[in-house]
Amino acid sequence: MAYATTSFDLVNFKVASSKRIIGYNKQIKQQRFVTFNSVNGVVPRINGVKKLKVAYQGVPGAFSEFAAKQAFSDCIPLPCRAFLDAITAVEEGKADLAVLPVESTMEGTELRNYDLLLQHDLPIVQEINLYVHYCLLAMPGVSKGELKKVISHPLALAHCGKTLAQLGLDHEAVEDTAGAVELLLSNRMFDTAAIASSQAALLYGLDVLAHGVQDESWNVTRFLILSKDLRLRSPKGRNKFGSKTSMVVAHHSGTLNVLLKLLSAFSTRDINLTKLEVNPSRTNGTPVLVLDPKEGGPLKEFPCILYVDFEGSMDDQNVKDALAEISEFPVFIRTLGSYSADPNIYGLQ
Ligand SMILES: O=C(O)C(=O)C[C@]1(C(=O)O)C=C[C@@H](O)C=C1
Repeated sequence: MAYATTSFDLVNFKVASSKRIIGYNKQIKQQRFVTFNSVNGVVPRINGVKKLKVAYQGVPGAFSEFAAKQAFSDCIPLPCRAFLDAITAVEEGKADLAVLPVESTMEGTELRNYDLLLQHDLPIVQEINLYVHYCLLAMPGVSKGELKKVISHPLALAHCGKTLAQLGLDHEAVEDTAGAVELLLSNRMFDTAAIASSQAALLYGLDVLAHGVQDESWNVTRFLILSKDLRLRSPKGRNKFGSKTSMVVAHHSGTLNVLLKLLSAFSTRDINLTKLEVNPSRTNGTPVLVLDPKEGGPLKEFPCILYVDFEGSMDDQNVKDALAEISEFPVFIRTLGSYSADPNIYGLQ
């Protein structure tokens, strides 16, 4: 197994012990940006085999598109304006799957996207961890000294705060990283740079003025792939790492007792937690809105919520027993999906 491939220009960045980086290679690069002609809602069949349509937020070259292609190499990526549109595309049958970035090593949980996950009934069928390497891109021939402004996805701007401060440039948020590149090009903005991937630079023919402009070299985003069709779950045994389950546990008053109950139920059965977040901070004490798929709408409101990921599947007896034990408490539990654990970190440069 190869660790931290040298095909990245980065030197010796940290690799978490259990994580593997799948290096970018020339062959993959050529396949990455094959574009397909497709008509909304119609899934083209090539040689009688259905190609999966994967909805993502952004335009070609966005990190979410790369995550889609990483999950289903032969898929037809369907660009959408917003993450909600990607989810709606699946709900309305215009796409088979949707890609949702939910957390990053630099920023933690992306609450707005997690909220979408909680407010819709689309199970998680797969996870993809992507190493996010940002570049500063500009129109061909433009030098750093000519720049006045930088545009990108709000998270990308946040991830590159130090570089932006050093450059002393104004910045403005746009929908996605590749969308920023498209905007530069279509408006011929010679005084503006975009923060995006080097693949986006290649795709749109822009110059890369700087590589790895994120504040921390170790920058990984976790994407979840959602679908109504559970047959699209990454096959069991695809890797030897077993299953993982994501769920939320909510209570109308406080989470402390629920948390203790949960920790005890899981630890007695040796079930490892891979994520545990207690009511991630929300402004103005806004309640968390969660759809209960058993009851449909309206959304249930909770002041407190636990975000839990653990090793194991809802089909495992010890998991069923643990959940039964937690349910002795008057809690709301919603399982967001059981899927193959993927400890790999896929690279793109
Ligand atoms: O803008 C993009 O390219 C995206 O795919 C979105 C997104 C995100 O929302 O987290 C994905 C990865 C990066 O962390 C920055 C932005």
